[in-house]
Formats: sequence, C-alpha cells, structure tokens
Amino acid sequence: MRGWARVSGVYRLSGVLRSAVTAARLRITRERMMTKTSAVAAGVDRSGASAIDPNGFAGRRGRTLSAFAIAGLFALSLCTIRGEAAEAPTAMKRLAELSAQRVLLADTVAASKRQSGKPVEDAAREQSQLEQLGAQAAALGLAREQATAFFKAQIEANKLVQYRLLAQPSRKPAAAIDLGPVRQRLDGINAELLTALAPALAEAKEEGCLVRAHEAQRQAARLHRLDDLHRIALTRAFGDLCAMP
Ligand SMILES: C=C(O[C@@H]1C=C(C(=O)O)C=C[C@H]1O)C(=O)O
Repeated sequence: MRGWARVSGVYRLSGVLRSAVTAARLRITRERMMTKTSAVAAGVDRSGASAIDPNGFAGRRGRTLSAFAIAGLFALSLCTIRGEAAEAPTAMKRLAELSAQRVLLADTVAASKRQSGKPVEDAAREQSQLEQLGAQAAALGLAREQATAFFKAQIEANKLVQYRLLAQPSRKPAAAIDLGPVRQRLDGINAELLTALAPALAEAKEEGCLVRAHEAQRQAARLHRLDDLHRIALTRAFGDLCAMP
C-alpha cells in the first residue's frame, strides 16, 4: 500500500511536471507567434532576428531554459510540500527499517519453535551474536558496550514477538521449519544494523531524538504493515537509543 502510494505519488508528480512543461511550451509558442506577427507588422525580418541576436536563437533558448527551470522549481516545491520525495533517508530510518525486518523474522522462528518444542530463549546463540558484534564494533566507530546494548534490545524484541505468538494455542506446523536460513538472515540484518548504528547514534545526539525515532518507527511500521504486536516490538528493538551515552 505504502509502496503503491509512493508510486502513484511519483506518477502524479510526473503528470504535474508534464503539464507544467506543456504549459511553458504553449506559452513560448504563443510568444513566438506574437513576436512574428508584430515583426511582420513592423516590416522586420520574418525570422524574428534582431541586431543583437541575428539568429533570434539566444532569446528563444533562454526562454526555453527558463521555462524548464520554472517547471523544475515547481516540481521541487511540490516534493517539499508533500515532504516525501525530497526527504533524505537518515541512519535512524535505516535502523527502523532493518529492525522491522528483524522483528518480522520472529514469526518464522516462533513457528519453528512451536514445531520443535524448543524454548524461545537460546542463550548460547545470543551470546555468540553479542560477542561477534561486539568484536566488530570498534572498526565501525562504536564502543563494544554500545553495540551489545543495542543488540540486546534487538534480541529482546524478537523474543517478545515469539513469546506472544507462542502463548496463543495453535496447531503445530506439520513439517519441521529449519532455523538455519532464518538465522543466516538474522546475521545479515545484524551486520547491516551494525553499520547503521554509529551514524544513528550520532543522529540520536541531535535535538528531538524521540520525535525522530518515533517517526522513523512509524514509517517502517506503515511500510511493513506491522500489527500492534510488531509495532511494540519495533519500539522495544530501539531500546535506549535516545538515551545511550
Ligand atoms: C531468534 C531466535 O530466538 C531468540 C532470539 C534471538 C535473536 O533475536 O537473535 C537469538 C536467540 C534466541 O534467544 C533464535 O533462536 O534464533
């Protein structure tokens, strides 16, 4: 829905742009005709040439360029009014997007655990992730504690979804669901989150962190059509981002 809204927004925008260019072209054609008519009436050369611009070209080209510039500015201002197309993606938004993807994977993990009967919490797996991510932190401009605190929040968010889903009595999936590929996907998201974390923490230090974090989460939740459970988990996944030292 969100993707479609964006596509239709861009489509509408291109329509507006096309109309603006057509209107500008019409205006130029009208001006040209008027110039020619008055030139003929005044007995001047029919090409519209003048002593300053013998080809009558620079003036026309100038008008065409300014018409395009006006159309461009018009489109740009529309983008700004809509506040979407002109919006720069921020590291915090990237973090929200990746966190949304991560909490959504909890559904498959929960289904796998319902089938296998394994507990939600796998302390060894958590520990190995935290150690690995903590060891990579320094190379990305992060303190080990910053990385581990952030990923503890991510893991808690994932478990929150699993616990809630598994609390609902439901039939066991007939076939086993292999956790391997899901964990690989989680590892991939972890790596991307770690890359976005240092710039996101820098953004978190700026004014209005809570408002921007909330907006980033709202945007990702809308894009992924998250239900209440996954929205709450998304907030949990951000942990203390705005209050991290
Ligand atoms: C996702 C899993 O469930 C839990 C959540 C984890 C995570 O978010 O990375 C890791 C281990 C488990 O405690 C899993 O078992 O892979």
